[in-house]
Formats: sequence, structure tokens, C-alpha cells
Amino acid sequence: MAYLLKGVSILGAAPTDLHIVDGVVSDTPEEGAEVIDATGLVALPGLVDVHTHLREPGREDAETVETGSRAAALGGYTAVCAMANTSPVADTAGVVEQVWRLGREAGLVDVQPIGAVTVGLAGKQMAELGAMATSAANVRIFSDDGFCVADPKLMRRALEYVKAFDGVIAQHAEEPRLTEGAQMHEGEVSTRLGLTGWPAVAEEAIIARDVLLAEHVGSRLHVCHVSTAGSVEVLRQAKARGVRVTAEVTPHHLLLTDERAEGYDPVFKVNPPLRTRDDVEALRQALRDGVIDVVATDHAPHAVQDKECEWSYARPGMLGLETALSIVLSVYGPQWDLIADRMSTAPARIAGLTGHGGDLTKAGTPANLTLVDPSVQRVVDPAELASRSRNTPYAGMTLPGRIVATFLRGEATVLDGKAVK
Ligand SMILES: NC(=O)N[C@@H](CC(=O)O)C(=O)O
Ligand SMILES: [Zn+2]
Ligand SMILES: [Zn+2]
Repeated sequence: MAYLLKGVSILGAAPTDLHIVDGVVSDTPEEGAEVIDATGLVALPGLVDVHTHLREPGREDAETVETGSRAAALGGYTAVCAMANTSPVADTAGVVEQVWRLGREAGLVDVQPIGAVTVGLAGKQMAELGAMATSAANVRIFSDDGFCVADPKLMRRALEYVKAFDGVIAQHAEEPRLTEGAQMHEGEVSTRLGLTGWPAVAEEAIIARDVLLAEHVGSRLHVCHVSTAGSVEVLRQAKARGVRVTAEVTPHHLLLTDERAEGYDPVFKVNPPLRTRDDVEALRQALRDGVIDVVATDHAPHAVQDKECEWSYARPGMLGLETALSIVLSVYGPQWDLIADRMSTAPARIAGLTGHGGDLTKAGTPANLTLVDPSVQRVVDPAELASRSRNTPYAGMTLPGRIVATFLRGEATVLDGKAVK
């Protein structure tokens, strides 16, 4: 199938015609190509998420590889990295290959499995990282996300081990002794609500330790869902010294604060917790500066019974794939170069996903792209989401931007704002 995107604006530039032929961007029109009137639409390289929970295998009631892939495509994504905290845990070549195969079968985005660092995410014994790296799933990112690799010796060993195949350890930075019983950010609001707090230092202490370990062994560290101003300062200093560290921030940490806990609505319960206005400001600036490299959704679908209960019993986590671009647009406005880098090019580089995040003005670039209508305002209706879960914190909010179409290697996965399959 060939397409002609007529009058499209590539990253906000003057309108042009974009030809998609044989899965790549082409400078020559193709006879009989399907014409899409792209007047007023902006083309971005397909978004890439380095942090997605797809819940399969094990919690198919919350999400499957297929439903999560559909949510991703509708959100403008062409690739997602699937976190390892499934059941069974993705800590063997067999499980990561299963997830990878399910992704291919769904065929809506490239699903790149993340392997666990430790067996069963238990933090005791290193998983078979090499076997996962050399499996068909070609794993490059390893993470115990949901849990922190708290043992410094194990963390050091893992960092050393993945150097051989240019792997990266993605750390959920949480010193577990400092967050025992934590329900939300530790601060004025937690004191008022009488909820046990997760102090900022529990995150910052682990990031400080890990950048020193990464520096010591000369290996790659990636920091998941950075949430505090202090973490930003640690990262700023580490990067200035040349440490091989990258970091992500979620859309919700760029927008929401701990005051959302005031209504005790568990939809706002998440790890790390929503922080303060000052933290939000520091995160916004850090993403602009490049101290934080990417926006990652940490899309964390949960079944109704795990979310619609009392705050302290609710699972942490919120949906992200279908609203991420709109949240980033609402925070930064139409800064398309910044958005394309932080949501596509940089995450593709971190995950080693060549073929994604490419330059759409160049012939031969794989046609992984998304078309956005920035003029549309939409009201988020949880019932309309493609995700199997409903735990969006943005229900009822009016957000800018709508994904009109998404293409994976030149094939439409979304057209007219609807998934093609
Ligand atoms: N972010 C969350 O609050 N929850 C995530 C785990 C995680 O990212 O730590 C989940 O798997 O539900
Ligand atoms: Zn996490
Ligand atoms: Zn996560």
C-alpha cells in the first residue's frame, strides 16, 4: 500500500507532500497511492515508549499485548518497550520471546520486551540476561521495574554484565527501607491527609548511588520515571561528568501534583508518587534542557477491583499511552522538534530501535510516523479508551491534539482516528 499525505506539515514546517512507498518515505510519487488530505496536520516520527506495562502474560484482565498495542497505536506510538513485571516474570528467554511473538501477531506497534534484572524480580539472583539478549526478542533493556534493584553489589554486577552487548539497566529508583508503608509523596499534603509518605530522598539516594556505580564500571544506566527536583540535580551533575546515564519523565509527573490525593481517589495513586509544584517545574525544565532525555508513559493498566477501592489497598499506576502526546502538548505547546526528539528519536536510540525516530524529510527513512491534528480539543472519556483498563487520571479533562493516523513501516495502524484492526 502506498500513501500520499497531501499538504502535511513535517514537525511544523511549511506544508508539503509526503510519499510513503514500500514501507519507506519516498521522493517520488507512486501511481495509485491512497491520498490523505493532511491539511493542518503535523507529521511526527512514530512515538516510542521505553516504559509500558502490557500485563501479558498473567493479567490479561487488565491489558493484553494486543489491547495495549492498540492503545499505543491510537496514541501515536509505533514502538513500545514492554516491562518485565508480568506473571510469570519476563526473566527467561522463553517469556521474552513469548511477549515478542504476541507483539508481532498483534502487528500494531513493535513490541520490544524488557527483561528482568533478577529472578522473579526478587532482587536476590541475577536473571539470565545473556540468554534474553541473544534470544529472538533481542533484549537490550533490563529492569526490575515495580521494584528497585536495591542490593548495590547485584546492581554493579548487572551493569558490568550488560556492557558486553551494549545493554542498559533501567532502574526503578526507590530505597525500600525509606518507603516502607508509603502511600504518597512525603510532605505537607501527606501530613494533612494522615498518609505515610515516600520521601524524595528515597529516589534521589538510589539515583546518586547508581550513577556512581555506572561511572565506576563504565556502563549504561537508565533511570525510570524521575519525579523530584533533587533527582534532576543529581542527573545534571552526573551528565556533566560524562556518566552514561539517561532518564525518563512521565506525562503525569509533568502535569499533576500531590494535591490530587486530597480526594482519596486511587486513580491518582502511582509510583513514584505525584510530587510538588516545584518538582513539576524542575522536571519540565530538565526535559527542555535534555537533563531528562525522554518522556515515557509508564502506562500501568489495572483492573477495576484493584483501583476502585480504598486508597491504601489500591495498586499504584495509571494509564498513559492514549493521552501522552496531548499532555506533553498541553505542557509545552507545539514545540514539535522538542516533542519529536523526547518522544521518538531519543527513546528509539536508548532502546536500540533503529528504524524508529527517523528523519521524515529524508527518502529511505522507514515510514514509522504519526499524524496529529493540533487544532482539536478532546474531552477524555475513559469508556472510549482502547486499553482494557479505565484508570486514566485525565477523565473529563479537555486536552489538545488528536492522533489522526499512525503508520508502521508504511502500513496504516490508525486511520481517521480509529485503529484499523
Ligand atoms: N508505576 C506504578 O505505579 N506501577 C507500575 C510499576 C512501576 O512502574 O513501578 C505497575 O506495574 O503497575
Ligand atoms: Zn517503576
Ligand atoms: Zn513502570
